[in-house]
Amino acid sequence: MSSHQTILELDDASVMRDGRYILDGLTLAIHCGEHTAIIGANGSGKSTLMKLLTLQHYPLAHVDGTPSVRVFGRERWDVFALRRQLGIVSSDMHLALLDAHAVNHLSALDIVLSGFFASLGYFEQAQIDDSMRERAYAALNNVGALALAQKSLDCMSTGEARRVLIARALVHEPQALILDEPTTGLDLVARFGFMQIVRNLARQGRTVILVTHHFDEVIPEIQRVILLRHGRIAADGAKAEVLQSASVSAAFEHAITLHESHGYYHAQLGG
Ligand SMILES: Nc1ncnc2c1ncn2[C@@H]1O[C@H](COP(=O)(O)OP(=O)(O)OP(=O)(O)O)[C@@H](O)[C@H]1O
Repeated sequence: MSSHQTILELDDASVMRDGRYILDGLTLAIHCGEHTAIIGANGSGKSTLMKLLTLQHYPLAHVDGTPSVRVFGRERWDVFALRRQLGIVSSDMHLALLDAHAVNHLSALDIVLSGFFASLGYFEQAQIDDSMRERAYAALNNVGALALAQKSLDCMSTGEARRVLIARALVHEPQALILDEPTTGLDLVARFGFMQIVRNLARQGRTVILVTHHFDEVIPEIQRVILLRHGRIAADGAKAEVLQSASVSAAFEHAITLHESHGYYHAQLGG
């Protein structure tokens, strides 16, 4: 796929809930190969933006009928076909798995295999062939989780389970990896380990789109940052230009000082 192909194009896209704009007139394009972080305060619209990409939310229609969202250049998708192009990891997904008594005892291998069916743990064993099993082991190996293959999800630490979810997201070799606040619940060391895995995947050529409110998760491979504020784009551009104390303070409506060190950004409250 050409690096010029777009993953997501928004043209004046708005989402309304309960009579209120939760995304308000967003226009942007994210291209294949363009590792991007989407950052904003709680409630700024980050998850809603990702749900436009995964077609879990639809925008308001334009009066002239032109599309306001295109994913991989297309306005319409079979949702399951689209999910095979996107590897999605979110902490919500992990919580949903733990809550689902039918699947929380499944092995890591089965959780990864369910990625072939864009499902979270649900599939018939008869649908699995040897090549799928091989690819699932390879995906677990790629995130350093091969040893967990037979361990059940309800016996894993949060950090282990999050690695298994990355392997599940990768099993069908998606174009892009969508990480929606993926490190929630991870301790400092597990968070660092997780982000190292994401760095490796970005270097292997998987486009990473990361939603976060932690500046120190903006790995050096990320080139572009989009700041959201109240459902609008507060800043969008090259990381070094956007990650400035003034722009993040405006986006978070609080004085924040950002420091850059060895390619990572660290935030401190106060001017
Ligand atoms: N289904 C819904 N119905 C009504 N309001 C919603 C719905 N989904 C989201 N919202 C509201 O839209 C706004 C944006 O929510 P969203 O979850 O996209 O923000 P976020 O930036 O991801 O926040 P967080 O960092 O807390 O996860 C919030 O004010 C939220 O309350």
